[in-house]
Amino acid sequence: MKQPDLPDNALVAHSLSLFRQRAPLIHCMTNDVVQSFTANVLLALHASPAMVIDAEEAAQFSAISDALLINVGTLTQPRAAAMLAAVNAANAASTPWTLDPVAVGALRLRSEFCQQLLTLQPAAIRGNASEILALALQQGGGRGVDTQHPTESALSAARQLARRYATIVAITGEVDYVTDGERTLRIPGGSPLMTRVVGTGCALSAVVAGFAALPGDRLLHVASACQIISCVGAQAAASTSGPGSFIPAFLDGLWNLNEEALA
Ligand SMILES: Nc1ncnc2c1ncn2[C@@H]1O[C@H](COP(=O)(O)OP(=O)(O)O)[C@@H](O)[C@H]1O
Ligand SMILES: Cc1ncsc1CCOP(=O)(O)O
Ligand SMILES: [Mg+2]
Repeated sequence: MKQPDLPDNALVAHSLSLFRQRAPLIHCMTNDVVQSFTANVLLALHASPAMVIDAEEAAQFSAISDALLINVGTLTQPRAAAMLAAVNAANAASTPWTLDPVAVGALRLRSEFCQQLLTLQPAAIRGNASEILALALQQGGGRGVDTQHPTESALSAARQLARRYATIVAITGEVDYVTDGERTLRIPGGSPLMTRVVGTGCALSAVVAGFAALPGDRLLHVASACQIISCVGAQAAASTSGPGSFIPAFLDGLWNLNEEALA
């Protein structure tokens, strides 16, 4: 297997500019913990987030959105039914949708639901290494929502998943990897401080959902989303003293991001 390449900065800048031009309408069905942070991250990148969760409304809305995010962080049975309605409507309308399989593995409802979702053509999947391993092997899992594995240990599972379900898989952690099962891109950067602020992974999945809906090379667009978040995260962490001041620095960094800052 070929060694993973780094994404080309000029191509990442092109994905970012395409994203800002299109300012995608992103339908987020996400968990209770990260709603506002996710919306703020998308707004700082010029996208339009909307959190529509009733089953009937969610089906209507995913059909007219540019992208849909399904995040199972605080799943309940009624929410699973609403998410399924939204995914089916998204597929009928060719709206690409992205899965964040939060804490999949140990808990039965979300583990069975995520296996069902895998068969419904996700455009992309973004999770930490424990989540990607659990999704692919149908066992194990992390420590709650946190990973217990380095990303490298989930690379072969990610490639398997990507090939089996014809999707793009992003594993994030100290180093991120994005694969379509054949090509793999490697994204170093970020900061350990990003694991001390709730919702960086979930917000990244919402950004991935928007980038996965851009025209062109989806693998590259998803890798661009990861690179942008890692790069801005590293810059924000370098300029702050802890999790409290990280959040405003991170949002400002996304807002002020340009080609120079990316390079
Ligand atoms: N140890 C680390 N060093 C640098 N960046 C990290 C580290 N852990 C996570 N990140 C970054 O934090 C963001 C969220 O990823 P992650 O923590 O894996 O998601 P989750 O919150 O879903 O577990 C990603 O941009 C990732 O690159
Ligand atoms: C703490 C928590 N509990 C259920 S969902 C959630 C948020 C997880 O956010 P992230 O995966 O981005 O760390
Ligand atoms: Mg997560």
